[in-house]
Amino acid sequence: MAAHAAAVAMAAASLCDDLEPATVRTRIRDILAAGSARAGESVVVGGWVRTGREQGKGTFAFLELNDGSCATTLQVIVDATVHPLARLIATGTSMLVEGTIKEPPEGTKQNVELKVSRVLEVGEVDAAAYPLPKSKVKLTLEKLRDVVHLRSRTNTIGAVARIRHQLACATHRFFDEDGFLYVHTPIITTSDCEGAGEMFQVTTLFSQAEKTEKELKEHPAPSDSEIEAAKVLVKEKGDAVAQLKAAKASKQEISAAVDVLNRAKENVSKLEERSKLKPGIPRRDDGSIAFENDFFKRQAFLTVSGQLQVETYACALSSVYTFGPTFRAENSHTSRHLAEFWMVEPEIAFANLQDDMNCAEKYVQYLCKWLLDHCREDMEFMVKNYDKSAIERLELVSSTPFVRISYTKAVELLKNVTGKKFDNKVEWGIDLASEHERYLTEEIFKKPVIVYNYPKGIKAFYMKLNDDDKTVAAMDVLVPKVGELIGGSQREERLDVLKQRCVVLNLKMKTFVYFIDLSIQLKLVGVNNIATSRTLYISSVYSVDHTNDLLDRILDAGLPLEPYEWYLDLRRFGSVKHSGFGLGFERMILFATGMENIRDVIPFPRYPGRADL
Ligand SMILES: NC(=O)C[C@H](N)C(=O)O
Repeated sequence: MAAHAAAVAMAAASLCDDLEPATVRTRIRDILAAGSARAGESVVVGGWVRTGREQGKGTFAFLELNDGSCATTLQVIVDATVHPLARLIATGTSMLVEGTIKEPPEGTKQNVELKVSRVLEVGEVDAAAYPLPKSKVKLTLEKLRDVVHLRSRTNTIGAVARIRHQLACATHRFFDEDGFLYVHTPIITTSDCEGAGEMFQVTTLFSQAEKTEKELKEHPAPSDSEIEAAKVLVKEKGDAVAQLKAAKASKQEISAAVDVLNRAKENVSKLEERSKLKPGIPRRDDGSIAFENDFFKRQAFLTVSGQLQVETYACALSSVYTFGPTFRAENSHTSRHLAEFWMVEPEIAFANLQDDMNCAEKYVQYLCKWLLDHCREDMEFMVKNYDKSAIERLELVSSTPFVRISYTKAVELLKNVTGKKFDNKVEWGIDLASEHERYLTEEIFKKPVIVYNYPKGIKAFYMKLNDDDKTVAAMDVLVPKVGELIGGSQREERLDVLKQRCVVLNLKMKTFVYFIDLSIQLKLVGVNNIATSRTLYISSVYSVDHTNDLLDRILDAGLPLEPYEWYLDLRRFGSVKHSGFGLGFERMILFATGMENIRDVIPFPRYPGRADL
């Protein structure tokens, strides 16, 4: 059997013997980690020159090579006899070299270095044109955002990328160890989870319209008289066939005439089809956009959260999470907001708010501990260059229980603050501003704080209403440096309460579930055209002030509302208490690294006015 497998492998290998042999490259991290234990070994190393300088009157060069596997560079020595040195020393030059690992001379700070015997490949750089200067002359992080395609070659972005990767690994590890399943929720969605009306639309209507307009310019739509003429031709060709049949003409003659007739008929259909083409975005009779002509035959958006969809899996597989990009079309220019960011969203069946908080606390602590264990070098880089207390913070958070305080008590504490004047007034009912959140965690408690039971008026419709009828079972985890890191809640699992809550909520809270009932009611009273019944609805049920974008969008678009029924079905059939939260992944990186701007902890930041690459 083994001999057979070997023969198959050999035959398979010989099938691709025209390919260049695979590259066996040793990572710089592994060389540095082994230190002098690997001295004398011959290896192939690849990387980009961070700094290079000729020495010994141009007889050799020292190159600091980095391959991204770790923060530290490997010192590489190349003799002028091996390769022209001027072509190797520019910052940014890439190379694949073969050489021997050597212990450096006594008294130097390197642990090992590489003496190059052969330069296998080089990607040269014109130093005068290269946008990233030598590492001593640093570009600001802000300037680096203008060269987002090259900034990954800097120490900072490299360190952040490794930390980000480790946090992603830790996330999957944590949930897997705890029996959670990773569920891929859709990026394109037709539900607005947060109801904040901050969704990016997904549509092909514009490109379709452009195409049609171009088409119409080149080949204008047929006029009525052209269509009429084509119809006359069909009549003539039909008559011709009839005549041939009457004259008992040969089969061939008749079938040739039938072909001509069919072509004339096809031509009429084509012309009629084309005559319907109109420039611009398709609209209905009432002027609203005809989304039924769009790609999905309805309005679709980029998701703001995977929560609603992941709830469907939680209500079947009990412990699940989703981790993916989310999008918010918020015109926010702060250092804490992105239009595209990643969220980790666990959702747990048979879990109440306490269980939710326990999970959140355990998860954040796990992430902190993981970084301490797996990212020491990069964290030390952060401490040296960005935030002296970054490691201390991780140590503190990973080992200290989080404070848990109700919103009501938190507001009382903030109201009694005397030493500081807040820009935003504190009173029961407000959504805590970032300054309040940070004051709680940084000044009052000096550790992570979980605020729970928020006023129902400021939270989303899906959160469980508490018995006091004033608050919902929501919780936010606040951490030093960042403020809100996590937002979550116990979900409203009672069908009647969920419906009720949607109805009594100010419509600004986007109570789409209620709209379904509305549509059913309107149908019952014989109103079928939802778009035209909107005014009737608004004036009869609510004052006009209560209109909102979503209502406008859904009703104006005449969308089929039934698809939203699925969320209620989870409550109709085998409803179960369940809870979940969302952790802003980039906020976690800000918290861990101490970096100031969220645009520097995501590889390709998207924010108002910018979507490079
Ligand atoms: N899964 C969650 O609870 C997160 C929440 N949907 C949010 O986007 O803030």
